[in-house]
Amino acid sequence: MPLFYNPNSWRYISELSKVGTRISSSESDIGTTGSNSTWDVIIVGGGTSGCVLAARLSEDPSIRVLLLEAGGSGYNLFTRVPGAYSKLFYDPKQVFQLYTEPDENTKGRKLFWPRAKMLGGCSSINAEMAQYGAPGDFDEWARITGDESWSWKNFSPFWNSESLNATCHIQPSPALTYLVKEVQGPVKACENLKIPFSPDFNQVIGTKGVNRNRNVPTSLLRLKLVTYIDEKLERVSSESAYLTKEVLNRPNLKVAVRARVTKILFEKRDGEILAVGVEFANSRKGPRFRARSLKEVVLSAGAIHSPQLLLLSGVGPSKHLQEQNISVVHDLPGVGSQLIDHPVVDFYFKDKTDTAPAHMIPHTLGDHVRYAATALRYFLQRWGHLASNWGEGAAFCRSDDLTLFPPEEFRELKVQDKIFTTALAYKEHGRVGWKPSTFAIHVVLLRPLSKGSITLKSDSPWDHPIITPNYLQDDSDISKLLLELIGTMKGEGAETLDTYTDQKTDEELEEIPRELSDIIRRLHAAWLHLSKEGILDSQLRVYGIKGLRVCDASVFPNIVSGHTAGACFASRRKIIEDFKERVSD
Ligand SMILES: Cc1cc2nc3c(=O)[nH]c(=O)nc-3n(C[C@H](O)[C@H](O)[C@H](O)COP(=O)(O)OP(=O)(O)OC[C@H]3O[C@@H](n4cnc5c(N)ncnc54)[C@H](O)[C@@H]3O)c2cc1C
Repeated sequence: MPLFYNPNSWRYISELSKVGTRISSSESDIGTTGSNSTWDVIIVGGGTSGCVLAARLSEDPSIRVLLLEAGGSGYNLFTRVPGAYSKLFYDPKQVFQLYTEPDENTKGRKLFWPRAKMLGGCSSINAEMAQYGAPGDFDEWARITGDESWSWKNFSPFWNSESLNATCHIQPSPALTYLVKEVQGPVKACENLKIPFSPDFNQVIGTKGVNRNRNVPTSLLRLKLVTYIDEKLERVSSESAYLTKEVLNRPNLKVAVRARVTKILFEKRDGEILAVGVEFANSRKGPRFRARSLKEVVLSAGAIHSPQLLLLSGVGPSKHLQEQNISVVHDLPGVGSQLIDHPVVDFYFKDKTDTAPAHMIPHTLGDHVRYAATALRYFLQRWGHLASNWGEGAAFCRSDDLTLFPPEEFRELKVQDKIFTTALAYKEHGRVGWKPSTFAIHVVLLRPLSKGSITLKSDSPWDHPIITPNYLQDDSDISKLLLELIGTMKGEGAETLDTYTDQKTDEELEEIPRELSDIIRRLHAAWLHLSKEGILDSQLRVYGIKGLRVCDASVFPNIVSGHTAGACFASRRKIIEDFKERVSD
């Protein structure tokens, strides 16, 4: 069986009339729907979080679950082969082509924000780095929500029992074994060091004390990077892990593909607003369908599309909704605010050893031939650069670490964690590469203070929303990034990098944060705050509306200090018990 073919995809439903009732353009309320259009729970978005929820909720045969996904199966050559994912980013059929608004901190540039449009969501196209975030992140979630169940102590068992499975034919990571006490979950993760070239941070920056801080659990993964790649050296996505044959055979679960939800439907009963279903379609001009939910509608459409859908459905700041001619169902001012992303600064270096795999972004005929040979090697031996996720060297540090940043040299210290990853140098999500061979170091600000927003461009669900990230709006974000860059590239121990790199001058370094060359995304846009400005309670239910939850990366009360897919897997698992209890009431 070719690895890019999903043997279960025939179980997905693409004829939307099988899961919803077709409506005419004039119908305005949900009316009655047939039994094939009525579900206990409707999940909007079959991405990283949506697949976990669908699989776990449908374990209870009394709960009828419908999962509606805007794209198709996430299985193809470029998603399954670990090192091929960047080839997909510019395909509008499989990836939403989103751009940010230009602003002065990005020198007026619009930045490309790819978001997957397929089952598995961004877990089908991301860089496969498996990370947790710091314990302090979750203690802060508990503080913000006032709910102790989100604290690291109470929350971490969901990781241990659900998310990561260290089974792997490559050597299992001692760090992972330490963290994952019970190995049961379907999401496999392996150590994966295939590119001998990746500079080793433990040899280089590690000598300065990076990764020594035990309060950053991600640093326990310091010896080698752990990736969502399985023992067959194929990507692990939430579709491959959760939508298995056994799960898809359940009579109480239906997964519909190319079903884009355009609106949440509401009814008023006894003075309460209830979410009672959704409207969806396959294309802008295609027929519209409705499905009714008896218990809950769950938004898992991701950090951009969940807030967009709430706004389109009339839930959000009333002034903004009225400007877009949308009837206000519930005035909830926080929707679309509090967008946070990790800003990244890339350094590009000439590779003096000429060992970087430059042919992977081919420029010449010779490069294409070498690329073909690399592909052959992957398929025949499961080895070589295509078996790698490209970001193989990673390190975490804190800018309040006095060993790294002596106070006499660095006066304005704030507590912030940072990650450095290295790879082949590329720009614009892999669209641009260099000749001769190069490599890159990416410096990521893990606890940015700048906040942006998601707003509507129009009342059409087919238009992209307006994304305003406000990168580096908070001055301290710039100074923290600068501190990190200078500390990394100029500090003691960095001379080892010299064997690979052309060193930068101080002046060159100081210009870099303002040149923000690329931005990676693990966003959240809403927040789970219990105060009046918040949107969700600590069980992720939308305030003021019955039967509506949001479960995806948009609900994080603050961004985690590391890549975000792991927190999505674990928090969806955490919420499921409360969910099952209420739904089967
Ligand atoms: C380029 C890139 C690299 C990344 N690298 C890493 C990494 O190495 N490690 C890591 O842990 N994290 C990484 N991340 C982040 C991580 O993958 C995401 O934070 C996480 O997967 C988000 O999960 P989610 O459930 O919130 O949304 P998603 O996984 O994006 O799922 C949303 C789903 O909803 C669907 N959808 C949207 N709108 C609708 C609608 N109206 N109707 C029906 N369906 C809809 C989408 O098609 C999609 O399937 C990366 C992200 C990107 C983009």
